[in-house]
Amino acid sequence: MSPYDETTSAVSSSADGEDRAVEAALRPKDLGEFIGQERVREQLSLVLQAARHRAATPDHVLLSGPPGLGKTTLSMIIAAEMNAPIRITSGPAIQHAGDLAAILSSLTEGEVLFLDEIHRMSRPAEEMLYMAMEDFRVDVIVGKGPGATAIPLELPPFTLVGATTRAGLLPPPLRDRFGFTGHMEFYAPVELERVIHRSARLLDVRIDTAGAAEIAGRSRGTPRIANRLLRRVRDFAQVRHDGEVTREIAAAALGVYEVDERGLDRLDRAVLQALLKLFGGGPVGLSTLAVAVGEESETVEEVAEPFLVREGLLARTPRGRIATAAAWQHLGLTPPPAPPHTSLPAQQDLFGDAAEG
Ligand SMILES: Nc1ncnc2c1ncn2[C@@H]1O[C@H](COP(=O)(O)OP(=O)(O)OP(=O)(O)O)[C@@H](O)[C@H]1O
Repeated sequence: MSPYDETTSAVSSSADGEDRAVEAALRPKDLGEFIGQERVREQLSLVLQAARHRAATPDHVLLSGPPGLGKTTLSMIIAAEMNAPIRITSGPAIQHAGDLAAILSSLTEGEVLFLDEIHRMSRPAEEMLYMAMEDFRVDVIVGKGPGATAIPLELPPFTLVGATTRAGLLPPPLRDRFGFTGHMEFYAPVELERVIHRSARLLDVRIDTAGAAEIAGRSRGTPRIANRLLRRVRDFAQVRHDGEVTREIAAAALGVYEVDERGLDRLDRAVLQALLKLFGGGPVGLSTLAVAVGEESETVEEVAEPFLVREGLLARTPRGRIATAAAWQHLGLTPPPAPPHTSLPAQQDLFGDAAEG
């Protein structure tokens, strides 16, 4: 078992039990309240307005992007804007085509079906979904072997909202059946400040501009993390101070939770430290690096690395992981002098011909 428990990290972008309860209270209810993602918001708004204008059910929508950026929230907004009910399920929950048939056959006209992690659905269910999306029909197979018969079942028009963190993993026939795909981007710090001010208002927390900016800067471009950090800072402000959140209080609180000013947590820093101090900045193989920090390779690869790569602190190369100049700077360490074969004159020699030619 890995000693790193993602759910105890304040910057984990997956939702824990407490998150889910508070998230429900903090979710924007309509497109006007939804902060950022201007392009997706405008495109989606057109799709929904047009459908309302035609009194029709909107096209199926695919939302792609990393966890915690608002895909579930947007699916609920789609239902609210269409004044339609919503059914929520996820790919891993649909292991058999029959599971999907049961859900589809109980949908009402215009209902929104939100299918989270759609890339993790089983193959037979996926194939049933093709027909349901295109023709609003499924074939329910009754019996087994040569005696099996397919009973066609008409479905009412519905809108499928699929969410995926990996749009590239969706088979093209599935991807092509969505009328609109929205790519969710990480949020800019100013947008996260707005998310934090809005959540603080709803949670009845007093926070000043600098306090919100401090939290936003450590939130990894992700509203879910911003909301979670706000709650940890609120605890600290209430227990140790008078409840108001300022820059100093936010910084002190997040120091307690080991979230640094760039949003790195304990594991991120351990990986960087090992890379710099034990391996001189790399290159080093993933498994060696993982052993050095006492973690599973998957934890390092899936939990720490995506953010470190995005921040330009670590690079994955065919020879192994290497630290960038920004990593040395972030940890306040001095890189060792470059070995002779990478020194400038050698590189000039190497590229001399091409440059002249
Ligand atoms: N644009 C936004 N404005 C305000 N709050 C937001 C916004 N996007 C997300 N949030 C908040 O962030 C939290 C996480 O959002 P949500 O659950 O929709 O993310 P998600 O992309 O579906 O994540 P996952 O894929 O992990 O389920 C919610 O509490 C929601 O209120």
